[in-house]
Order: sequence, then structure tokens, then C-alpha cells
Amino acid sequence: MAPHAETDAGSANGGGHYHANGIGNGHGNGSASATRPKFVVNSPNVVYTDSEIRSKYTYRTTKVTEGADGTRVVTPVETVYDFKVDTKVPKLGVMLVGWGGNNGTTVTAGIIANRRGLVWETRNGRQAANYYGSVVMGSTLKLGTDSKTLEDVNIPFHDILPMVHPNDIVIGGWDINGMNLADAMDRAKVLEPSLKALVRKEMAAMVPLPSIYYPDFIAANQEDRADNLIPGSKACLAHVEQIRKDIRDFKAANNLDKVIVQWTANTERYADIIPGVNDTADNLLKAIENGHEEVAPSTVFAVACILEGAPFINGSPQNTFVPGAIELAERHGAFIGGDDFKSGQTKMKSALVDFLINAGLKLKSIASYNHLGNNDGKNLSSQRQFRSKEISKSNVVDDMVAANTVLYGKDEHPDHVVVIKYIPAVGDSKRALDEYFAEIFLGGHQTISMSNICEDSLLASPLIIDLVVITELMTRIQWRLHSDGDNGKFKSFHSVLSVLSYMLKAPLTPPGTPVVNALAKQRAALANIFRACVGLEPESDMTLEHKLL
Ligand SMILES: NC(=O)c1ccc[n+]([C@@H]2O[C@H](COP(=O)([O-])OP(=O)(O)OC[C@H]3O[C@@H](n4cnc5c(N)ncnc54)[C@H](O)[C@@H]3O)[C@@H](O)[C@H]2O)c1
Ligand SMILES: O=P([O-])([O-])O[C@@H]1[C@@H](O)[C@H](O)[C@@H](O)[C@H](O)[C@@H]1O
Repeated sequence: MAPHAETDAGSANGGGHYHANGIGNGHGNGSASATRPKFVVNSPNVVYTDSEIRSKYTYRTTKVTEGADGTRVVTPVETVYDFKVDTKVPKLGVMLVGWGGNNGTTVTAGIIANRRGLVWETRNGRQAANYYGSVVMGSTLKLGTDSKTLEDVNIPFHDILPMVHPNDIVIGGWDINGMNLADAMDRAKVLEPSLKALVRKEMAAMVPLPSIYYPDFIAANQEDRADNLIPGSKACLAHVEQIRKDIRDFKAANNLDKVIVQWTANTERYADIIPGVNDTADNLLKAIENGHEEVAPSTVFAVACILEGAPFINGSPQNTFVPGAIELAERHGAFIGGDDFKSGQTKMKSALVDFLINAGLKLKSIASYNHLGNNDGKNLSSQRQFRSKEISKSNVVDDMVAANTVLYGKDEHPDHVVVIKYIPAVGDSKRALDEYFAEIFLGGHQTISMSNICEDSLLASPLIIDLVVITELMTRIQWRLHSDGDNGKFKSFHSVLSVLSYMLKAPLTPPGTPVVNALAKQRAALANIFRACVGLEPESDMTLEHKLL
């Protein structure tokens, strides 16, 4: 049976415009246009204009100090902020580094399928495109309580503030392999043939831009892919300038208002942090100019994006953001975020460990094994690249353990092993086997064993979308202290977007600030920051209205 839905991309997409290295319906948002909010907050602290939402928000925290006699003194603290949200949703472009990979091809096909409302045949019947797995497009958050029924009123997460719709995102990018996206989609072996048939024509027109390739940073087994290269095998200013030009050209060719760059290329080995080389912004720029061999391709991309003013997100575990890169981002007020998409096994871990430890169950060991057969797994079969992943997968429990001093003494923590094996036969359908072993009441034990088949790219692709949509929104949110007065200067959030942590295994945070890995806390932070931008209190789940009756 012929797949259901048009196969002629042009008509199906309303005469969509396709640019080399980019897709888009050409009728996205056009130039930025103000988007009407989905609800109106009835408060003297919230003001709506044609182009902005302004809110006065009282942030309530609790400071703890040590009293003279050792007693802890706890003091409620209030800080009043002014938030300003630009409600003009831009025409957004995303450039993926590693566009021809499993994630890159899958997310591209997924956006095309959703944009065109595709339905395709599978062995289980007809399947419609969706954005399941995206917290922005697939989940809701509580707005408040119905004044009559006292029932929760929940809204799509996407509706809390004006956000880019993924269907309108124009995608392009780079790859060291020159295969067009349709053939690369076949190579990835992720999607149903009937879906691939419907997007093939559009994807065949997309060819990744040549990229930089420094062989020592990824597994040697990746060498046979490297046929689409910018000349040069180590960092240099020419590489930075070429990437910056590629971003400018992509933006102009697609009539974009903004471009965000995301690394979904192979996992690199860690770079050594070397004083005088990558420890400061100036040293890093000098090291690139001098062709220092310890500067990774991902760091060169990060520097290029920072200098070009394009937010850069690292979806892989390597230490792309060496201290010099972070300092450079802060100097330029450029947004960076990372590291390593939190897609399957680790996402489960960050929820389960939170549950066990907060239930007072003493987690004693975690054994995390998985095998997979895609190219990511092939690259990770090399020890130095695996080590990058082992670090990001292992540190995810640290904050939850450290927070419970009842269960854990100083420097005490569960045993934790991470094993990843490459077994080509299973392809992108990663098999994760986990065992959680905990001590319970009176010397008892609880052992939780789980098998988790994570179809890697289908779990990671929605995260790529969330990271992009939320990062773009963050470029339109500014704050100031209310006490600064009407002439106070508004500022953006810190360059390091720790608000992205829900989507990432090893959240990058502003220097000196703590890392939060607990999944529920990460999501609450995201939702409550956006609630604050429309003057709403954090959702406390106290529901006193249902208790003080
Ligand atoms: N569930 C997931 O898929 C998941 C979860 C977390 C993290 N990640 C990370 O995301 C990344 C991509 O995963 P994938 O499954 O798409 O891998 P993949 O191997 O299929 O794709 C990576 C692509 O990057 C390209 N590439 C390598 N070096 C490059 C460079 N310097 N410039 C441009 N392109 C380059 C490769 O040719 C390949 O096409 C990996 O680092 C992986 O560890 C994936
Ligand atoms: O996100 P998650 O499922 O915990 O971790 C995954 C690893 O288990 C897998 O081996 C790797 O190939 C993916 O890139 C991803 O990092």
C-alpha cells in the first residue's frame, strides 16, 4: 500500500522553500512577530504590551546560618525581580554538528513529518507524526486551580510563554561525512521505510556542510566517514572563521532571525586542561591561532558560535567547554549549554535514585550496563571516547547522595559502575540493564533490576528540539533587580544555561554554582522560572485549598 499522505514535498508543504543545507517551510514565522499569550495573568505585577510581558516577581528563599551556640538560624529572604519577556517569536534556524548522524537525520525527518502532518503505515497500523519525548511539546504544567471545581488546570508546557514551534525550525548543519540526509537516514536504520519514503525527496536535497576533523579526538574507527572536510587537521583561526561564515550564510540563505548550533557529532575524548592553553579566553584564542593540538573540534565550534553570537549546545559528554571557552562566553554574553543528552538509562537513573534516596532507602550500588550497535556505540567502543561517556553517566547521582546526610556519611556514596558494549546487531535499539541495590529497614535489602530498551535516536531527537526551543526562549528573557528602578538595566541570564539541565546528563552550570541532577528538581526549576516570567508563584503542590477545609 502506498504510504498515506502526499509524497510530493513541494505541494504537501504549501510550496515550501528548500535551501542547500537547510529545510524550512519558508512560511515559518517570517520575520519576528509578536505572539499573543495563551492566557492572561490577572495581577498588578504583570503587564502585557504588544511586544513584551513584564512581571514583578518576589523570589523567596531561605538562608541558613550557624548560630553562636551552634544552633542553625534559618531566615526567610525575599528578592524582588523585574522580568521582561520579548514576545516576538523569531524565525529560527538550527545548525547541527553531526547532521548526518543517527540523531541528526532522525530529528530532521521528525520535524518534516510533523510539519506535514504525515501518517504512515507500520506493522501495527497507521502512525501519525508526534513530538512524544519532548517536554515542551509533549508534556503539561499546572497553571492553577479551577475556581469552581477546585480541579487542577493544566496547560501544554509550550503555552506557558511564547515559544518557537518546532515545525517552523529550519535545519542545517555540518558533517565530516558528505552523505545526503536521505541516504544517511537509511544508514542510521532508525525509521520505518514507509515514513522514510515520505520524507526522502526533501532529505535528499539536504547535504551537510564540510566540517573540521582532528582525528585524535574521536575513535580511529570513524576515519572511513571523514570525506567531507574543511582542510586542516588541527585548530586554527581559519576554521573558526569558516564556521562563522557558514552560520552567517545559513542565516541569510534562509532569511532567519536567529541561529542556534547544537553538537550532536561523535563523542570526543576529554581535552587536557593546560594552563596557558585553554584555561582562559585569551589563552584559548591564542592556542587556536597557534594551532595547538589539544583544542578539540567541538571547542572550535563553541568559540566560533560565541564570537558569532549563536548559542551553542553540547549534546555529547566531552569537556568542550574548557575554562577558556566559558570565560569567552561570559565576556561576549553568549549562551552555551551542555553536556550530553539525557535520553534513556541516565534519565531513568536520575528519577529512580531521587525516589530511593528521598524515600530513606540507602542505595548501596548501581550497576549500569548497556549495549548498542549504532555508530555512536562504535565510536564509544574506543576507550578514550567511552571514558567521556562514563564520566557523564556516573556523576548523575552525586547531588542526591550528598543531600542525604542521614543515609550517607562524609564522602560515602553507592558503588556505581557503567559499562557500554558495542554489538552491531541491535543497531540504534540500545539495551540497558540496570541493577539498583539498596539497604532497607533493619538490615533488609531491596534489589531493583530493570531492562530498558531505549531506541536511542528516537529518545534523543525530542531533546534536541527541547534544547533548541528553550535556548531560543532564554534569548528573549531578561531580568533586573526591582530595586534598580525603572532606569535599571535589564540583563540576560548567565551565559551558562543551567536551566537546560533536565535534558542533559552532566549539566554545565555557572562557575562556582552547584549541579542539580535530580530529574524532578530540574523540571520544576524550568517550569517555575517560566511561571515567574508571567508573575506566577512556583507550583508548591501543597494544595492547602484541599486540606484547610
Ligand atoms: N540517545 C542518544 O542517541 C544519545 C544520548 C546522549 C548523547 N548522545 C550523543 O550524541 C552524539 C550523536 O549521537 P548519534 O547516535 O547521532 O551518533 P552518530 O555517530 O550516528 O552521529 C554522529 C555524526 O557526527 C559526525 N561527526 C563526527 N565528528 C564530526 C565533526 N568534527 N564535525 C561534524 N560532524 C562530525 C559523524 O560523521 C556522524 O555522522 C554522540 O556523541 C552521542 O554520544 C546520543
Ligand atoms: O542517555 P543514556 O541512555 O543514559 O546514555 C546513552 C548511553 O547509554 C549509550 O551507550 C550512548 O551510546 C548514548 O549516547 C547515551 O549516552
